[in-house]
Amino acid sequence: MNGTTLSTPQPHHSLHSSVTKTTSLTFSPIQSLTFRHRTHKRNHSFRIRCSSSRPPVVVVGSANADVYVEIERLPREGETLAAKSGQTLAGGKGANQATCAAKLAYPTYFVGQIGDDAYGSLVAAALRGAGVRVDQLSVVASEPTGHAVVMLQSNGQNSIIYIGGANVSGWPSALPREHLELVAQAGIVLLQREIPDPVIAQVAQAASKAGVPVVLDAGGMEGPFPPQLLNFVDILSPNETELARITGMPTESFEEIAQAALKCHELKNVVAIAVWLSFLLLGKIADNVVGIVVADCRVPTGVKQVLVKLGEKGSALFVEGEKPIQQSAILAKKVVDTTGAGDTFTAAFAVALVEGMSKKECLRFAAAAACLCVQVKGASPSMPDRKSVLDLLNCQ
Ligand SMILES: Nc1ncnc2c1ncn2[C@@H]1O[C@H](COP(=O)(O)OP(=O)(O)OP(=O)(O)O)[C@@H](O)[C@H]1O
Ligand SMILES: [K+]
Repeated sequence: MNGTTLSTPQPHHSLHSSVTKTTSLTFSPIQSLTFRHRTHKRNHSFRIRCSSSRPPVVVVGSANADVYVEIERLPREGETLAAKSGQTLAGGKGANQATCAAKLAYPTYFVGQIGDDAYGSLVAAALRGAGVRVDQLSVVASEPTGHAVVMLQSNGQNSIIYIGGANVSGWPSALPREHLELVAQAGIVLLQREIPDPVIAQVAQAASKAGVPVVLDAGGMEGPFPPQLLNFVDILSPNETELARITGMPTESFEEIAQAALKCHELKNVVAIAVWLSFLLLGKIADNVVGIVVADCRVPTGVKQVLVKLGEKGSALFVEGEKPIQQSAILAKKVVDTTGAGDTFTAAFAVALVEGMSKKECLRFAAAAACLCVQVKGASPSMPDRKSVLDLLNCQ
């Protein structure tokens, strides 16, 4: 989303910081929706779910309630303004991507955290309504559901105030076994950077260990990637701005974008190597230090595939050692609202990939889904169903 983002500082501490492993569900302040059932029932349903012939898309990420207010202008200090309209919709990059994958008729699970509040109920209901499995959506009683106030001004500018809430706080320092098992049985795992880095890294590592492809959308937090993380990521997906930020390189022309993608293939910076060496020196101790992501013995490496989203200019996939594949944006009849285009693109690409389409076909499928998305207001309401995408592709 474009505009000014005012973010309330969110501590990345975990309620579980004094608990090394979340092995005892009884003592965990996190209450998964499934925990309301007896454990043996949960295990039973898990076996049934995973017997599906199509290994699911598993999205681990953020879920938000986005409060949209349409205003003439921003209020001045001390001023109260009446909005022209107001609407609250489910959002968050994780929930958006899960919604998109499910709407494309692919079995999809969402793993994330909400608070025990009305926004949480709204988000869970929206995910369920789109066909997303929310068995592993956890309720954190001590945190509010992540939410954002999106102020849409009449000059077309958006200003956003974001409260991370349960997206950024209250995660266990070690993820529950159920989450990691689900990830290991996925067809593909989608991650974004709106939840804490240590959570992302644990998921990526579990997926990678099980041979499950990992797609990391670079949208969300702006800090550098944790060392080692890219070892476990198969596809990194930034937009132009994120690519420039990650690499510190210009991304104006295609040649510059190609150079920046090349740098992503080689993201072995001095800091990452130094941290990696200190991991090795710390050895086993590192496992137990809260905030340390993963202790892995591999030298930090870059990422082999970079999927760059270029707005109305389209997209490009850079695979290390191969010729880049470019895809133009599919012309939309009328561009109404580009919110959610990036999430739609990433999720549709992942669905196409797990269904076995070629890389070129994946790009086309994703471009068609995103083209439909920009023609409808909002994020999740604009995500297309499978038939609409196929119809659009057939008439191209
Ligand atoms: N005006 C447009 N017309 C048609 N397709 C578009 C348009 N804008 C974006 N797209 C499609 O959506 C894809 C993703 O858009 P974009 O590059 O804006 O992602 P993003 O910056 O990550 O988006 P977001 O605003 O969701 O963060 C593009 O690669 C393109 O295929
Ligand atoms: K939209």
